[in-house]
Amino acid sequence: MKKLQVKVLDERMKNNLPQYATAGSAGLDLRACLDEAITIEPGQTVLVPTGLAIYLDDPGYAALILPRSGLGHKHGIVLGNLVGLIDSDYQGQLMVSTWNRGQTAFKLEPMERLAQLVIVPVAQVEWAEVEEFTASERGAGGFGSTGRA
Ligand SMILES: O=c1ccn([C@H]2C[C@H](O)[C@@H](COP(=O)(O)OP(=O)(O)OP(=O)(O)O)O2)c(=O)[nH]1
Ligand SMILES: [Mg+2]
Repeated sequence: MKKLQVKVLDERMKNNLPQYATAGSAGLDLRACLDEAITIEPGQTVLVPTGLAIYLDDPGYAALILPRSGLGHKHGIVLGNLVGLIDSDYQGQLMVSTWNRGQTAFKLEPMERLAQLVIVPVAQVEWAEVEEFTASERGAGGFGSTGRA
């Protein structure tokens, strides 16, 4: 497995680094490194620290911060930026933009698992400008052009 450099910025994360919950898990759960519980009102967005900094150090990778399905579906706790994109050269603390898109206030407890981190491969590109593309089966057809059923 690839080794990922991590700095522990909050003592509570020491010996408590995010783990894959099962052998097939894609996400590492990020915790809310809060000193005390906070109440997130409906419609409110709060930037929550995770106590961790990572350094991917390879433009062939990025990390994504994604919501946890249960919090999102049952409690309306999702991300203010919808998806957090962590660049391979970012070395600061991982922050979770936490949006209560629901109708009821949500009490977020210190060290609660809030979101998840997924490491993904990335292809950086350089532009090859052309006047015409070689014809493809789809061409410019989109938005249901292959039919509905
Ligand atoms: O949910 C997030 C999203 C981003 N970041 C950090 C890592 C990322 O590399 C950096 C910049 O993010 P992004 O490029 O998405 O934001 P921007 O608004 O374009 O800022 P910048 O001008 O710094 O690129 O902020 C987080 O900690 N959490
Ligand atoms: Mg940016």
